[in-house]
Amino acid sequence: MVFAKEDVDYSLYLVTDSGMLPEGTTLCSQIEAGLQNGVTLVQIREKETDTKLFIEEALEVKKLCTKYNVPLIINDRIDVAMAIKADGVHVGQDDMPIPMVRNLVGPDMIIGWSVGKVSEVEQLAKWGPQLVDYIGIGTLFPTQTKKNAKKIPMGPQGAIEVLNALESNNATWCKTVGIGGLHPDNIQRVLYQCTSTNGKRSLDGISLVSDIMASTDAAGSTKILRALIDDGKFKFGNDLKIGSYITPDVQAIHSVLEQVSHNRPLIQHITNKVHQNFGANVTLALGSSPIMSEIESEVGELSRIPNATLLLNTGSIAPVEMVRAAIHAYNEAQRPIVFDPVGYSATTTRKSLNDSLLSYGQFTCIKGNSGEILGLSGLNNGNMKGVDADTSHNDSNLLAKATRIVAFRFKTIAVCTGEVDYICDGTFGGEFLVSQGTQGASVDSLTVYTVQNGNIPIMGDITASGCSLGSTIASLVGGLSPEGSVFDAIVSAILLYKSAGKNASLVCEGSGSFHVKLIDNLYQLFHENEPSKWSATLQKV
Ligand SMILES: Cc1ncc(COP(=O)(O)OP(=O)(O)O)c(N)n1
Ligand SMILES: Cc1ncsc1CCOP(=O)(O)O
Ligand SMILES: [Mg+2]
Repeated sequence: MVFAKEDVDYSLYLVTDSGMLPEGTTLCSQIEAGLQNGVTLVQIREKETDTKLFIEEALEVKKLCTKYNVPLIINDRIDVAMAIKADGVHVGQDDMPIPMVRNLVGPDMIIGWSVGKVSEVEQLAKWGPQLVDYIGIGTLFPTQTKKNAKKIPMGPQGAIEVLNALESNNATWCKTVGIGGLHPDNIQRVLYQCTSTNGKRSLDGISLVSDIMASTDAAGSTKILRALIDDGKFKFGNDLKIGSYITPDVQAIHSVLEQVSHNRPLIQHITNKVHQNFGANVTLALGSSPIMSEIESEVGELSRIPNATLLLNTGSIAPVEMVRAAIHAYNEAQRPIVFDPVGYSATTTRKSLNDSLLSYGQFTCIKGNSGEILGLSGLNNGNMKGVDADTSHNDSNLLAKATRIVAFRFKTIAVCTGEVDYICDGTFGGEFLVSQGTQGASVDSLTVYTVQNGNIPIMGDITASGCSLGSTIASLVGGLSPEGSVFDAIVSAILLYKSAGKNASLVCEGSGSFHVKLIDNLYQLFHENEPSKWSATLQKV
């Protein structure tokens, strides 16, 4: 044993598979390319190789790892690990039980275990620090590499549950890597999103096979991965400012509206049928251009239009592959996505659809009514009834708490709508550092703001009024110039929408004219741009 366990760097953990080597490469050439460019830990995982050849290869790889001062782990084969004096072994739930492995390998060898469930964390915590040194958390995303993968991909939210369980069981010694379907397009998001709710823990690294082993340029692929890990910042939107904790003043709101008037953002709506026409008119009233496109082949092009922004409302969903392509495109173009999980947890179908979309990307803002935000936070103890707001939930402490949890869990700006709107910024400026958590900031430390303007019950008498707040948020966020503040834009959108709603309610003759007056008032307040006259007010909780 050459490595002190505390010195092991888990940040970029390469697991091998010689079944996928591109022509002209070898197991050793791919591993060396990785080691030269930032791989910090190597696992030999060769499922089809006979013992004799396995040992020969392992000895070659050991020489390489020694040369680059990187520990070597052997998958499954405890006998091989002991025979070649590797630095550690990795076993899964169906392999040799951990206490037996420890008995065989002695106290100094690193032992890694595959974990996907809270009960497995409870088990390793009971064993104590002498048994498991690190866990591979997965499978995170679908992978072609692991044949017969039994588990449904857990996504970042599943990994967060495992991290929370490590914290609640005081398994502080146990390091963590995420594994399964990790590639340059998702590793920053995974490292950013996967933090424990107490803020103390994040993943210690990522582990992957195909991105390096199957690469025709393993050196280049490793460099990309290394740079993404070291960069430490998830980029929400080209030069947008994310994570401002200063309450916007009238001047800041005025500036947001000026930027939107100037930039006239394109707002792609993937939204329910009921909302389409109303949402398009609200968007136009706010000097922005709506496009109600659900065409998969054009999402890439649309997302690259300057100021393009996606409003994703899951009320009646477009083909799921199209929606995923849109999420991917807007994340890749670093353009904002406003997510409106309509009826989240009203049915198991809606819950699993929304959960799968949430695991697929990073969202700038998640906006929902009280039932949806309570559902997303896990505080509702059951299902919503239908898709409308559950008005029995007007306990302000509970709603503020749910908004904080959603903001923190999804690293987003969460908005919970109702008679009072709650807003909470859990983005931490997009920053992440392996192993550092949110540097102590916990879910409870997040500030919640409320927007109030008295009760406007007629809002509930027209259809898609909540969905159109989504259009308003998307227009104001999308219209920001570089350096514009996303938080200010979201607050401005809510103040504007509530003020327009109040004005409209005072002059309408019923729900029909309210609908028209709401659009009129949005148009007038937006173009007049005098937020000091707006009736809605912002307060810190
Ligand atoms: C780092 C890491 N995490 C998980 C695994 C998977 O191990 P296991 O579940 O035993 O599956 P196989 O790899 O043996 O197919 C791993 N190998 N490495
Ligand atoms: C070994 C293993 N365990 C869970 S997923 C996986 C394979 C990961 O491979 P890839 O990085 O190519 O998705
Ligand atoms: Mg195994």
